[in-house]
Amino acid sequence: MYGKEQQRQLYARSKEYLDGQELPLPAAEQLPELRELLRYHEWRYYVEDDPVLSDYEYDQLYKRLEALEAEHPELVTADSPTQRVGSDLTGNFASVPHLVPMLSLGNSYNADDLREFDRQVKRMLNMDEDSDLAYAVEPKYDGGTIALVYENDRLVRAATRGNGVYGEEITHNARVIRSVPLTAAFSRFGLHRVEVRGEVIIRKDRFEELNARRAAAGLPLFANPRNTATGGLRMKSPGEAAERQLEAFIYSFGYGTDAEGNDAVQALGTHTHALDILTELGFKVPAAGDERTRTSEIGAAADFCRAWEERRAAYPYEIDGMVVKVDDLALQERAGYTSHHPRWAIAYKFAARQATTTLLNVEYQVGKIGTITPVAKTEPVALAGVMISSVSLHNEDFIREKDLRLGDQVLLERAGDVIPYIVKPLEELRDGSETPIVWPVTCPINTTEEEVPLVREAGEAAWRCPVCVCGAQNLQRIIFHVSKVAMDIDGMGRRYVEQFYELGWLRTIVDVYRLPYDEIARLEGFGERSADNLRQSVEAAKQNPLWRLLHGLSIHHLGKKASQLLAQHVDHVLDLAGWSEEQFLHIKDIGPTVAKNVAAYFANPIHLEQLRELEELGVNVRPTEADRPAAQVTEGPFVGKSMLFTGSLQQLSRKEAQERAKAAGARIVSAVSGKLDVLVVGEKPGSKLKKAEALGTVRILTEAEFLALAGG
Ligand SMILES: NC(=O)c1ccc[n+]([C@@H]2O[C@H](COP(=O)([O-])OP(=O)(O)OC[C@H]3O[C@@H](n4cnc5c(N)ncnc54)[C@H](O)[C@@H]3O)[C@@H](O)[C@H]2O)c1
Ligand SMILES: [Zn+2]
Repeated sequence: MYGKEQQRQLYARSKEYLDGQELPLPAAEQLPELRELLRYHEWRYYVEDDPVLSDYEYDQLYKRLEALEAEHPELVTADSPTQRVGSDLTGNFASVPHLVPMLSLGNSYNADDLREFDRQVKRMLNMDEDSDLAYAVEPKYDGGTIALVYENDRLVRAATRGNGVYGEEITHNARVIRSVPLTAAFSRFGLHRVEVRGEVIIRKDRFEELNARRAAAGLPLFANPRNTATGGLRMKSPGEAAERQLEAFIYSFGYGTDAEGNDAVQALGTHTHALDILTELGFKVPAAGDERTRTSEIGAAADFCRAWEERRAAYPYEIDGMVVKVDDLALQERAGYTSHHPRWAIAYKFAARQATTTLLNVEYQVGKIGTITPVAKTEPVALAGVMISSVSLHNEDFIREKDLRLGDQVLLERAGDVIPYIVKPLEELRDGSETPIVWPVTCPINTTEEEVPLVREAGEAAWRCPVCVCGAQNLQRIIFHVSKVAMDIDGMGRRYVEQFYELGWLRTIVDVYRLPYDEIARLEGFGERSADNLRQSVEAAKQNPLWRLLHGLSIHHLGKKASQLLAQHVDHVLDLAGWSEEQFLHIKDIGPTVAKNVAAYFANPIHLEQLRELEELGVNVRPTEADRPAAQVTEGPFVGKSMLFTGSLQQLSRKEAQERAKAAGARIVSAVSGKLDVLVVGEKPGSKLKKAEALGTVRILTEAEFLALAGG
C-alpha cells in the first residue's frame, strides 16, 4: 500500500509538523497534506497494527487539522479523517453493515479539557452551566472494538468496527472468547434484537505468558497487548484466536429493539442502568463502584480519571485513558453526534507512554565496579510528561538483539514509573544511512594513552573496565560508598560527591573522611551551617557497623548479605587480608565468586593501605553490636554479653572457645573497654586482665568456669 521511500517521507514530514517548525504553507496546501499524513498513520495503526507515531503525536496532528478546518470550513472534505473514523478494514473477511455507525471518541488530556467538555455539553443541551449533569466514568480499554448482535437471545453475529459504517464479520473468533456469552436473556428486558459494543483485550499477564511460550517455541513475539487482541480478532482460524485467551469488556448498547422493531434501549433510562443489566445478563462489564462511577460534578469525574491514571500500571488490563459519558440516555440522543464521535462522551487520555525519535549517538558510562553501560542519546522527545534525550541501552547484548543502529528511528516506551527504554528500531524507515554501533574493545572512558581492554566474565552480560585509570570508576565508587545502602552519609548525595570530585577534594573513598570543611563552607550555596552538618554526618558514619564499610568498598559481587557475613567473622577488617579463598568458602553462604573477588581485593596492597588510612581517620574497622548475626541466640548463659579471651587456654583452642561462646549467645570483642561484659582468662594473662579488674565492671571467669557455664 505504501512504498518504503514514501513511508520515510510521510514520517519525516509528520515529525516536521510535530516539531512545530514554521510551515509557511497556505492552509489550502497544509490541509490535504495533513489529511494524507493522518491517513498514512491510520493505516499503520489500524491495518498494520504497528504505528510509527505515539498516540499523542497522532492526536496533535489530528488537532492541527481540526483547527485548520475550523478556520476554513469551505475546505473541509467528506473524506477528511476528522469526518470519519479510521478504518481497520483488511479485506480478509466479509464486510457487514453496522445498523448504527460505530464512531470514535473526542479526546481530552486534563481536568481543564473536561471542564470545557462539560460546558459544551450543557450549552448543547440548553442547560445552565452550574446545573447538575450526571456523568458515568469508566476505563477506556485499549484493544480492538467489537460489536455483538443477539437475536432472540442468541449471538448471531460479531463484527469489528471497520470504517465505522462497515465492519468485518468475525463471528467465529468472537465465539471462542469465553466472556462473550453465546446466549443472553435480553428478552427478559423486552429486547428482541440488540447490538452490544465492547473492547476485546488480553490480560497483561496472559500476554506475557503467551510471549514466553512463543519465545520458547522460537516464534516471533507480539509487540504489545493491543495488537495481540486486534490481531486475535482477525485470525482465520478460531483455534488461533482461542489460544490468545482474549476477553471482551462490554461498555454499551449499539441499539436494541423489541419484537415490533421499536427502540427498547432508551427505556433503560441511563447508561449506568444499561451496564447493570448487561452485568446481570452475564457480560463482562466494568464493575460498578470500582471500575466505573457515576457523578454529577465534572471535577469529581476528573478526580476519578486521575486516580485511575495512578492505578493504571497495577491494573491487569491495558487502558489508555478513561471515558466520560453523559449518563442519561435521552440526553445522549439530544446531544447527538458528529460524523466522527458522539458529542455526549469524551476520552480522557493518559499521558502517552510511547514516542518515536532519532537515535543520535551512544555514550558510555562506567559504574563503580567498572561496568560499561551504553547510553543512547536521542533527539529530545516528550514521553509520559517528561522530556527524554538519554536512554540506557543496558549492555552489548541488548543493542545486538534489537539490531539498533545510529540514525535509527526508535520507539521509546515509559510505563508507569519505570525508566524509559527502547522497544525497537523502526526498520522500515531506514534509508541506508544508518551506521552500526561499534562496541568498544578498550575502555571508552579512559582518556590516557594507555588502552585498557574490557573484560567480560563468564555468564555476565556486562563488560567491565578492570582498572579505570581515568578515575571515572573511583567517582562511582565514592558515590556508592556514601549512599544509603553503604555508609549512608546523610546529606552527601551524588551531587556533592561530583562537585567535590571536580574540585579535586575527593579521589578515593579515604578522602570522604578528610574533607576541607573550611573551604566547603565558602562554596556557593553552602555556608558554615551546612558544612558543619556535613561534617557531623561524616563523623557519625565513622561509627557505622563494619558491614557497611565492607559493602562500601565496592568489591565486585560483594553484596550487603555477604558483607554482613564477613563482618561477623573477623575482629578487624584487615584480618581478611590474611584469608585464603578457602577460608572464605568455610563461611556458609559465601560462594566461590565472592571468595575470589574479596580475596583479590585484599591481596592488593593499595587497598590495604586505604583501609589503614581509614582506620587512622577514625573509621570503625571492627565489628560492632549491629554486626551481630540477625538470627541471634536467644537462650544461653551469655546472651547479649560481650566477651573477650586472654592468656593461653588449656582445653580449647582460642577459635574453638570463641565458637562455643558464640553458641552460648556471646559476642566476641577484641578490646577491654567499658562495654566489655565478660573476660575469660587462661594461663599468663597480661594487661587485659589488669585493665578489666581496674574497670571493676567486667565479670572475670577462668577457662573452667567458662566451660561449665557454656556447657559441654
Ligand atoms: N499512533 C498512531 O499513529 C495512531 C493512528 C491512528 C489512531 N491512533 C489512536 O487512536 C485514536 C483514535 O482511534 P479510535 O477512533 O479507535 O478512537 P479511540 O480509541 O480513541 O476511542 C474510541 C474507541 O474507544 C474504545 N473504547 C474502549 N473503552 C471504551 C469505553 N468504556 N467506552 C467507549 N469506548 C471505549 C472503543 O472501542 C472505541 O472504538 C487516536 O486518538 C490515537 O490515540 C493512533
Ligand atoms: Zn576505564
